[in-house]
Amino acid sequence: MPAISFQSVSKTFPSPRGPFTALDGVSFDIEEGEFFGLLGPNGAGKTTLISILAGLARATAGKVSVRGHDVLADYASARRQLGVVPQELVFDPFFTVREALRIQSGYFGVRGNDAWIQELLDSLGLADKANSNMRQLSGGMKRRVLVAQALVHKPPVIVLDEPTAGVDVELRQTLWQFIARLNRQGHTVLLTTHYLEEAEALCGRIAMLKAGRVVALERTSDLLKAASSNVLRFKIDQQLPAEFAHKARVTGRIVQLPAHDAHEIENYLAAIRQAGLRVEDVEIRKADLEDVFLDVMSPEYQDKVAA
Ligand SMILES: Nc1ncnc2c1ncn2[C@@H]1O[C@H](COP(=O)(O)OP(=O)(O)OP(=O)(O)O)[C@@H](O)[C@H]1O
Repeated sequence: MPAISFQSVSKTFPSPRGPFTALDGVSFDIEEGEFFGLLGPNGAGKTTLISILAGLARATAGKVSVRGHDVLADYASARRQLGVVPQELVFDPFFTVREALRIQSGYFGVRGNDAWIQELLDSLGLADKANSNMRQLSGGMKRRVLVAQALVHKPPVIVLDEPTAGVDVELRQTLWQFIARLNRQGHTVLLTTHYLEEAEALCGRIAMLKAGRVVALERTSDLLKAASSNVLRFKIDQQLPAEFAHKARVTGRIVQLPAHDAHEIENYLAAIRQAGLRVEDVEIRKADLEDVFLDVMSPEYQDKVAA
């Protein structure tokens, strides 16, 4: 039985210009014990899909289940299987961190949970904030509490919606070490993030959403293998030759061009020389998940797949 199953999930929102389709027939399963990444640009539908999974929104069509429990028909059982870390910082300002975790335990009907609460506080670097009021915490600390709250009932399936947005390097490392440990112990993890190097490092399998549809669904290693294998990177002060400007990923002065082989790299360099352009800091590196993501999201990609 899959940990999470999405079957033909669609979601339409009413809008002044007529119905807007946020999810359009999304189907895939996440197996027990997987570390799964859900990626996509802003507005692709990731949070909508997670809200439906968590029972916070209702799909217009389709079926979602968590370890065999339908999220609508069998809501309470499905919800108990899940620990959801929301994207937005929502918290109750009147309680201390420890109180908030005890209340959350009570909500899930878990009694005598103090040992696990202490382990959560220790593992997430919150031990010295246990008696602080939630109001007094910085944004990053509040995020740690949200993670702890999601995990109080030791849910077999952990859902993290952009847990590292605006979070410092130290917390990211603490958080990932802890989540990776839970995953090794058998917890299933579903992660959405815009930090593609995190997804590449952590996720065994990845689904990419674009405008409410799944446009890629593969093992992370296969996604990387299928990508153009190299990237030529250099700095330049002038305009790129038009024949390959559209292929380039440009960040300020830094230009990155996808290249399948040495021949393609030679062609780029020859064209640059011919145009009389001066480049600096030339290097060749292996394609990473960000390159794959940009390729999959490009308008040409669907034509390539269709061809
Ligand atoms: N309650 C709503 N009413 C109308 N439109 C909505 C509503 N919630 C989401 N949408 C629209 O649905 C689309 C998908 O939004 P969603 O928040 O799921 O995207 P996302 O992939 O999570 O994006 P981000 O990376 O920015 O978090 C967006 O175009 C959004 O504007």
